[in-house]
Amino acid sequence: SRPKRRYRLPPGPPADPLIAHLRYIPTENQGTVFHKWAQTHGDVISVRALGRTLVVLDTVKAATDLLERRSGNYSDRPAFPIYSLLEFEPNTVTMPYGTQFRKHRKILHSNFTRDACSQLHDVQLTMARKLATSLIATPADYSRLISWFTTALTLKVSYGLDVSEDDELVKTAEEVGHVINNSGPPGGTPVDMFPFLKYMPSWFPGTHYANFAREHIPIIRKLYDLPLQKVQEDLANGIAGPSLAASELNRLSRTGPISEEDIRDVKGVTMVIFAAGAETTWSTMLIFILAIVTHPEVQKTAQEEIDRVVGRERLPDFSDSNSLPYTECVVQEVLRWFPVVPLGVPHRCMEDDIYNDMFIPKGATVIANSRGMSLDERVYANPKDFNPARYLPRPEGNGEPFFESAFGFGRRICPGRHLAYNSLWVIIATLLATCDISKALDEEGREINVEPKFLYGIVSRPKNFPCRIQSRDDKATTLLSELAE
Ligand code: HEM
Repeated sequence: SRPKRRYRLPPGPPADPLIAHLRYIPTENQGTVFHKWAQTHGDVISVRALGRTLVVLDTVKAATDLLERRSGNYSDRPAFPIYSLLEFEPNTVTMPYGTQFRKHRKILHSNFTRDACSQLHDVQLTMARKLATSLIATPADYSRLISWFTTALTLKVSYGLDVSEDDELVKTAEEVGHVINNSGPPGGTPVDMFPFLKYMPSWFPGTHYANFAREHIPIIRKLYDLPLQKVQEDLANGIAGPSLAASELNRLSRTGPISEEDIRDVKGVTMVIFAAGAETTWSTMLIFILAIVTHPEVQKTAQEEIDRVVGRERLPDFSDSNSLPYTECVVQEVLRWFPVVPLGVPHRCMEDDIYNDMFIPKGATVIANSRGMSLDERVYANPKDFNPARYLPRPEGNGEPFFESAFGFGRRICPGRHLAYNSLWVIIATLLATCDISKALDEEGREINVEPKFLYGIVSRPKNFPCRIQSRDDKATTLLSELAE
């Protein structure tokens, strides 16, 4: 007999007879709501609407059991109607499991192993120091300046381009970022990603979103085509700098003429490095600033560590990364305190499956609830607190595990995680060594309190908040200006 008859779907909140869970599914902060449901119903829950099943995995164990141990069955993706409308293809993130997916992953994997990423240390270090200098000069622009770092880094890595803050390509890239993520129309939110989650999905043909998508196809196209054309020209003229695009094109040309399809895939991979890598890293950095503004004692502890280990005669670099355990914990706690991809990217179950006597049907959308995992009280004491020391061994800390779930699971795990981690580490260590980050002051010199608020999307981020960024002291200013010379 079919397993369906003998086993039930994972438990979930009570459903309406006709519309199942449609009206209970939240449009904001879904990760936290799903986590609450999981606390009542179990680590694996399901909700149904419009004939679709959504399975939410709320613990690292459940996600590892299914998305890793059974990765052959859980590495597909559901359809992403908004991205199809935007003609945002080929796109590694949303691509179904299969031959083209493996081709993309292979390119990404070989370019972003831990070893390969160490080749990029110097670029990241130089950019982090430039960022610190710019932040001290114009702190009110902190969000835009950090965004420049992440955009410029991805353009450098993909195409070998050195772009200034007002480069046309940076603007194009940032506009694409807005289109594919949270701004403007109600696209890019998890609600649209799981179109069955709402009565009138905003992608519904004929509505606002279809028009919006059509208008923005050209800008997406531009970011696919323009920078790669430049790399091809530079290669032809023998002046191309090192980059993923250049090395792929070189590799492909060794075996004969390069096919249209190969070009499309190189465009897809380089574009996705920006699309998946820039906003995620930017948002995580904003979380860092927010955490420090609201937890001055963490800045103090980290600065003491850096002063003790690195001293004040030079700035930290990657050779210090193993000697700064508290600073590492700060980076790790930023990733956990507010996971910027709170629901991960949905996976899709390819064949009917049974897990712990629960039935998971073919075609179900399967979500690793990163937000839920970050709040798991069985793993993290007082999970809402920002407390980097939690990871330190006892008795100094709680010996809690690093939060690796921020980067997803199985064959779909984030291929940019080492690159992202290095960016976060070097920016955080550099800012802690050179800046004092604190609450902004009002006209009367009183500190402006910050209540963390968030914009929820596939990639979530803090809403703008005021803050103050100053040079730590003359020593820091001197060290930064010496490097700039
Ligand atoms: C702090 C920064 C970042 C976070 C939190 C993050 C998080 C994630 C998550 C949760 C996923 C989904 C994994 C899954 O499906 O289980 C993902 C996928 C992906 N990430 Fe990242 N990421 C970050 C930075 C980057 C960077 C810098 C790159 C650039 C190389 C990148 C490239 C990708 C790609 C291409 C995928 C799709 C993989 C696939 O579908 O097979 N990410 N990331």
